[in-house]
Amino acid sequence: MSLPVASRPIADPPTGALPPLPTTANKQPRKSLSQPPSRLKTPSRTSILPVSQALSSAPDLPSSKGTERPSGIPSTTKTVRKTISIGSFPQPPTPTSGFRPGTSASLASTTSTRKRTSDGNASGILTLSNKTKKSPRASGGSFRGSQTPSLLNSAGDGMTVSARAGNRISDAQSSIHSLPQSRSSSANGSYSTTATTIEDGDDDNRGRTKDSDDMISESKRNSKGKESKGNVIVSVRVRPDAGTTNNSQSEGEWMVDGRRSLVAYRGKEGGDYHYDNVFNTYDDNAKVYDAAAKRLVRRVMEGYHGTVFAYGMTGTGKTFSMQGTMSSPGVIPLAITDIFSYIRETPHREFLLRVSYLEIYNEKIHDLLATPVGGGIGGPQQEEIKLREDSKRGVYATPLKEEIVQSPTQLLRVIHRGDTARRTGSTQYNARSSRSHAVVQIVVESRERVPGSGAMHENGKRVAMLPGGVRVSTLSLIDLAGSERAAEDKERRTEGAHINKSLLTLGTVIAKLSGNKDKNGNPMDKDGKHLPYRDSKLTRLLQPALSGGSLVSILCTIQIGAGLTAASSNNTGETLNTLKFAARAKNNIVSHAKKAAEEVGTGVNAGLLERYRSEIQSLRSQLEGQQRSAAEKEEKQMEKEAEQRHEEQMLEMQLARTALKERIEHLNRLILCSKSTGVNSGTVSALGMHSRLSAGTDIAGSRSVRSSASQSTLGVTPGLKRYPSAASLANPQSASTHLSFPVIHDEDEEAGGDYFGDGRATLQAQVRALQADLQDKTRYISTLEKRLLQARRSSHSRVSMAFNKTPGEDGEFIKKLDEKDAMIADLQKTVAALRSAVRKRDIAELSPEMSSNEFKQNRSQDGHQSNDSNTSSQLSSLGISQASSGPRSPLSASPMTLLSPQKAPEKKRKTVDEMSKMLDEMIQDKVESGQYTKRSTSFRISQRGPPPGLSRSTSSAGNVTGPAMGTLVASLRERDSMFEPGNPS
Ligand SMILES: Nc1ncnc2c1ncn2[C@@H]1O[C@H](COP(=O)(O)OP(=O)(O)OP(=O)(O)O)[C@@H](O)[C@H]1O
Repeated sequence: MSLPVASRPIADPPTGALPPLPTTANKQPRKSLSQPPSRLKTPSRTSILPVSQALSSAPDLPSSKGTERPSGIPSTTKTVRKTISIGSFPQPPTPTSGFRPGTSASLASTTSTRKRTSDGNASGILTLSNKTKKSPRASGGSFRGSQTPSLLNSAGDGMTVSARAGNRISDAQSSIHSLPQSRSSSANGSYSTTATTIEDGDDDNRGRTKDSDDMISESKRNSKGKESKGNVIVSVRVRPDAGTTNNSQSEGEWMVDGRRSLVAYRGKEGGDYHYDNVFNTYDDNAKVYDAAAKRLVRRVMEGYHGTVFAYGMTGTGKTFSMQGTMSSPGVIPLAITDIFSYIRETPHREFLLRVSYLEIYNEKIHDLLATPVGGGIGGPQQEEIKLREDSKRGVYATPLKEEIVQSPTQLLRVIHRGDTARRTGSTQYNARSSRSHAVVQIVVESRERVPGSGAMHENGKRVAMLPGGVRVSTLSLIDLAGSERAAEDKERRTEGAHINKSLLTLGTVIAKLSGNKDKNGNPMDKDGKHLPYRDSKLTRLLQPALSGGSLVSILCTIQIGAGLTAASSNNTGETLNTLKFAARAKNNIVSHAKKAAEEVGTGVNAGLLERYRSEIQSLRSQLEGQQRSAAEKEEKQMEKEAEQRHEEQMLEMQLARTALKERIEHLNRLILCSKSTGVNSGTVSALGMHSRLSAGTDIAGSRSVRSSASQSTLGVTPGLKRYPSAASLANPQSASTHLSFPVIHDEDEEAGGDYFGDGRATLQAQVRALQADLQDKTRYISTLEKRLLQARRSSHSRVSMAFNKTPGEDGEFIKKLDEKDAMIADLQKTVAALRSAVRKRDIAELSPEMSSNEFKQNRSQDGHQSNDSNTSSQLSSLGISQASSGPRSPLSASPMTLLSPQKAPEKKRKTVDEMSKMLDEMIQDKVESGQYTKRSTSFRISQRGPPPGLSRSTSSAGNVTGPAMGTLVASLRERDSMFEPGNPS
């Protein structure tokens, strides 16, 4: 069977929080107190007139002129006539009837109302009968005893209430003042108008008809338990019937007296029915809430369990009363507002609210919060909800979704969600009839806040809290489905059958309630039989409330208008049934509600508050522990890192030290090798030879004295003087330079510290000598460069001259051109000579056994070729640097060569190749491009890497090109000099 999908219109959810409620008992206009929850049923009528209007034209109020008819209710016109005054009804026999605690305003209004009443204009009495003279049958049966103190009236609060029947304010008066009432939930701020009617103390007779003898006996039985009976409020609300007219037969049979909480029926089986509250057709939801539920809600907040449920025939206004409308919020939204007001007003306690929402549809329980919106009946299947019983929790549904809420808006949203999921359907009497019993349960957990431990924020300060016990109470707000006649529609019939059965069971249980219990504490009827709570889910669920564990407020809704002409007789029967049900409930339900005990610990009954609190504490300690361990870890990590860093630094330092040591050793080796080469082998040091050879050139004049000193520092023996180069011998200037050696030597010696005891040069002296030598080479190479530039420039001018020449200059130009050509040719020859020299040296290195004669021969051939011009002679003297069999220059051998003699020939060959190539490229650049590209040359050199022998001079000079070339040329010259005829090697 497919169930109808919820068809109630979904109103917009509230967009903002409800307005703050006053925290004191100041009266505020009701408008400002209750923000209408948006999701509630849209009012289908506006028949409830303003109270002021009601006062002035009370007799016409129920007619609700100009208002819409409720849907599903036949429209008839009916004029309500006010025909009798309050005095026409019997007054309570005792003069000590309850008097509601009231404000001066209410008292003032009492006076005025009474005055109006005496004038016959009072609206408090409304009769639909035209038999106004007839005395109500129930008049003699209305007994009013002394006030019964109860939890749901002010006496229960310990307030002194003076009771005097004559001063009892009518409900009409209440309605007059209901508008400016405050929505405050403060106990002391509760106005007389909102108090229940129980304070009159006529509990025994409330809801009892004059002729119901059994109820009288029950009344006697319950007289001993007046107090507990005061914990049950039974109210009857009469639904307005906008379309009623006075042409109905039943019109004259009903009388509703709101002031005396009386409903009288003059027809068959009629009687007077007194209740705690009787709300007239013009009483609005706020008044109903104030009188029937407000105090109970407050008690729930204090720790009592409370149950409010609406009972009545279909279409009589149960949902309207419980949910209300946008403009007239019902019991549920007003209760929610009060709950949060109470929390605001109770700073010394902390609260936790959780809400669940279920429905009993066709005897099955559905979780309305777990149902996806729009899922309806055909939606995803829910887990079956079962009812369980617990000695502490009583009967409860499980598994049920509970949502923790923190604001009225949030709570209203949750309930709205449940409303949309609830089953409704159209019936004969109600276009949107609730097809299920709906139960909203709000669980309130609270605990005292005492400075001492824990933490809360108050005025921005952290205040300690004592972890006291948690009190858990529940507020059940139940909108029952309406009893109804069998419908034609099969589905409606099935639903109706379930509804009626469960309501019947409820009636039966209530009728059998006796307050008796067996030895196990199970409720029993007066005959000692068990109550049939298990006969329906509804009674099972209501068992804790009905068996006295909860404060109870029952709102029974009726419709007495003759507007429902077609079913008026049916209505009367249903209405009477409802009235009887209400009377039984009032008489039979005995509530011994007590404040829930405060539970300490984290058990099931301790509530979430305690569990959350302890969870928070354990989480906090966990967090602290984690933070501590994290800090420790971090500290350890930092220590480890610092240690690592230290180790790395040490390692780096060690490496650096090793590298430095190696470098020093390496340098020492180089220097010592140079020195030892010069000293120990008795051969001429390369550097010394450089100086000597450079002195042999035509630029030797620029040779410095320091250069000579370098020779001395390198340990050049006096024997060197015995082997001057041919050029130096031929050149007196160079010879004189050589003669200066001893002088410098002496100077160095005199300076002290330049020589070791064994006569070897110190490191400093050697470095100085090397630097000086380097400078010499730099100078030499720059001279060469200048010459090349000059040659280039003249070549340029020759070309330009060729373009600009006049016919007469031809001969001269051609001559110059020839000269330049010759120069270029010379340079090219030089290059060729250098190449062949290098090649020869290579051969010599490869064939150590080759005789010096062969070399000499080769040398003489080369020398012959290179003597063609000045330039060539210069270059030949410096370019042939062959040291095949003689001592090798350290510059032409890398340190590695020195360390590994086996690899030396190969490396040397490579070096020479590179040198020749470099030189070739250099000259080629200068000649062909016509520009001296110092940078590009240097780049080329650096790209290819300097020959090992040149590296030191290159880096130490700071100028790559000059020293590199200088060194190169010097090296070549040095080697060349070795093949001079006078050279002993
Ligand atoms: N006191 C009232 N004032 C104005 N309109 C009312 C009042 N009571 C009921 N109505 C209107 O009567 C119609 C039926 O009311 P409601 O749905 O509350 O009845 P019900 O008892 O919940 O019915 P059911 O048992 O079928 O769900 C709605 O349109 C509602 O607005």
